[in-house]
Amino acid sequence: MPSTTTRIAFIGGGNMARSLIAGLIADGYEATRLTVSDPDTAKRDALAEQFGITACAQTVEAIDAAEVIVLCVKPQVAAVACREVGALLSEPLPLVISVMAGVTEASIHGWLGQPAPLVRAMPNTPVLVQSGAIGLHASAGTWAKQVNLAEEVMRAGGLTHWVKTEAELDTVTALSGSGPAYFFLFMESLEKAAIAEGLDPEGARLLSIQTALGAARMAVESDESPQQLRQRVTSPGGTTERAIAVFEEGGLPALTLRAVAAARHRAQELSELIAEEQ
Ligand SMILES: NC(=O)C1=CN([C@@H]2O[C@H](COP(=O)(O)OP(=O)(O)OC[C@H]3O[C@@H](n4cnc5c(N)ncnc54)[C@H](O)[C@@H]3O)[C@@H](O)[C@H]2O)C=CC1
Ligand SMILES: O=C(O)[C@@H]1CCC=N1
Repeated sequence: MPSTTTRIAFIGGGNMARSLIAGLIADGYEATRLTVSDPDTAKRDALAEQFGITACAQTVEAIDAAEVIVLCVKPQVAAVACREVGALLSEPLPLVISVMAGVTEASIHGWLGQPAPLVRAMPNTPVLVQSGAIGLHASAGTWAKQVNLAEEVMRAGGLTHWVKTEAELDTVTALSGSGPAYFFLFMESLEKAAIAEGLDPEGARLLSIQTALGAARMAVESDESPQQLRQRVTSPGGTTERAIAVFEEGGLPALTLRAVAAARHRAQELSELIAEEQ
């Protein structure tokens, strides 16, 4: 496995940082080159123990000599965390990657107070198992070399996709950032439905999860679209046809449109709220 020695500091050691760190280590990144800062002692201890990385209480210790700084705090504490980082930056400025939902490049640059190269990334929790879907956008003035570095770091977690406009990241957030929760909800619903129809709970869980995995792998590996693959399962006059008719009668496609629109709207709302409040 190739090893990479890029020095990467994570600001915030919660769910997303943990998932990204796990993906990087699985990809061959050296644990000794990864640091994290988090005020929460339990989070620091867990990360240090699980991955062998350096976990610090103070941002100043974590970002010492970092080539990449990944902002992984909640949007609500973005300003405080960015100001703290900005006050510590010196030339050569490191690449800053923000995974914060709905926090704009303009806000981040304003709080950093430094023209640091900046890439916004919208990953999702499957980066933990290197199966993430990650949307990316580089702020104006970020050079190709830094864009490539961001690509390399984030690709350790899964599939990357660069969007042309920053606004598209709100849609990426609503699709793939939040998306694992939608599929988990569907797995939960299928499991409950199978139990209600008489299957044992263990079988209901195992079979619903494996079905999701099998469908996703086929969709990834096949040249056919999800719609074509669905048609292959749907025998005329058979069982699938009946179930699909119920989903359509119940408005699943329209409901999905509304759900994704609500998430995208919330990402936009968060950007406005955060820019106003901080
Ligand atoms: N959870 C997810 O599926 C995804 C989350 N995101 C984004 O990732 C960011 C982090 O989300 P989670 O990891 O889920 O949140 P989390 O709450 O699990 O982690 C945030 C961590 O930041 C720490 N923290 C707070 N203030 C700090 C400071 N000043 N300096 C350093 N650390 C500080 C907290 O103690 C906490 O451990 C958010 O901005 C979110 O929008 C993006 C994509 C997906
Ligand atoms: O729910 C949220 O706000 C974050 C962003 C995408 C996934 N989790």
